[in-house]
Amino acid sequence: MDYEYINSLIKYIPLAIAITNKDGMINGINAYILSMFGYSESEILKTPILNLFEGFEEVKRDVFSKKGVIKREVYVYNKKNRSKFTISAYPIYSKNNDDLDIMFIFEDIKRKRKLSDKILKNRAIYTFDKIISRSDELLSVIDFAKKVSNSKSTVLISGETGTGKEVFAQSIHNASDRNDKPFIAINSAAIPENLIESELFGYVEGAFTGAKKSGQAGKFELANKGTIFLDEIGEMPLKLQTRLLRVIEEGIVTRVGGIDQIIVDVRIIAASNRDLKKEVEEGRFREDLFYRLNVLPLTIPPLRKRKDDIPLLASFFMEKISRKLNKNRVKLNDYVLDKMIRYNWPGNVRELENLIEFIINLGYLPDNLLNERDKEIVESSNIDYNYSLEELEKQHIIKILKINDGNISKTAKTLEIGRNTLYRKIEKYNIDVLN
Ligand SMILES: Nc1ncnc2c1ncn2[C@@H]1O[C@H](COP(=O)(O)OP(=O)(O)OP(=O)(O)O)[C@@H](O)[C@H]1O
Repeated sequence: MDYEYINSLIKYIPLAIAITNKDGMINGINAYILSMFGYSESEILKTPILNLFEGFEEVKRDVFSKKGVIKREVYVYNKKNRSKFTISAYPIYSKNNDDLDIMFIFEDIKRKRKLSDKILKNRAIYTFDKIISRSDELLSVIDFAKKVSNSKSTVLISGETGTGKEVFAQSIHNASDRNDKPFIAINSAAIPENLIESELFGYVEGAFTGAKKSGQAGKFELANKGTIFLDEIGEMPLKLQTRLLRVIEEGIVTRVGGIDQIIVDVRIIAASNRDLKKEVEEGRFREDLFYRLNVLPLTIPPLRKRKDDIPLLASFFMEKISRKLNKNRVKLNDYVLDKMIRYNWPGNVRELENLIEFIINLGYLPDNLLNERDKEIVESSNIDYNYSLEELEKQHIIKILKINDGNISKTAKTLEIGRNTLYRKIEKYNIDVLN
């Protein structure tokens, strides 16, 4: 293969591409893949693709037998961690011999999902009965939200990332008498600063270079008679906060570059994962806007403060995701649940949902929840032993010894037997304590 030629071909294609020979050695890459995974050219070129993801042989076999493109979901090791990607593998045949090269295209599943989330965002699909919780605190938040659903007053939802702020916003809209009207979401953090204004308020013909000829309606106009969800409101630039305040107070929008005043009837739900009061104190958020928004405040507690919800949500997602992926459910033993309950969940429910998907795919917990040794324990404890009682006892002693780093006193205590009894059993079962 003429890799120089191939590399010049793929160089500017805006997709992450790697080309390997039939042994899985990477001979071709483009700039996109380097920036996606954070590697330099010398770190990746002429190295086995196995360093990026596992299962090359299987992919090769399938590409060979299908003689066409195949797709897989794999975990790719990038410079810092690993995350999930879709790979498409294409066979490349050379003219003079049968040697087969394979072209891999990597797509970031999270990014793809984010984009599709965005499309979905203009439809409210959640309702209160789909919010899973048994925590008193969250149940009373749900109660409060239900009570205020039908009001036109502004709701401000606070809560860390992934706690379900959007889920609440959609549920409120669906429980209101506006539910047959639009639910329009806009995320200030996801839009470049110079576009937020025209996204929110629209623009008229010729308002700026690149503007559409006919002008365009903004989200407020689109949400007329319905609900607008202002996500990550804390990220909104100060200048726009002033404009937003006026629109909220007057119920009138003027498109960028225009003079016509357009009357809108919109219910506003705002959300923030920052402490907006603190933002006000530090001069990053307008105080008057804060009070305008904070009429009906609703705070969602983080997952680590409602630990009872962890097993409940875990089994809910296990059911939902295994069905979606058409894979078997994985039984979460007490050990795993205990780890989950102790974990602090910085990404909250979203992180738990992703974790369950990880477990369904790989059958064990990821590294941020476990160390290597724990991993072995979980893997072996997931196996359904068909052993005698004695064998079970032996396995159990090995497991507890491992957890306690081979410490006899601690192990005996956990097992609720005397140290001498433990020594006897170790000898009987021929257990290597140092292992
Ligand atoms: N109580 C819950 N029951 C069921 N699913 C939930 C619950 N809370 C959150 N989720 C799920 O968690 C994910 C994250 O929720 P959502 O997008 O509403 O969080 P968010 O607080 O708006 O996050 P961000 O601040 O990052 O935008 C979604 O997939 C949602 O379905």
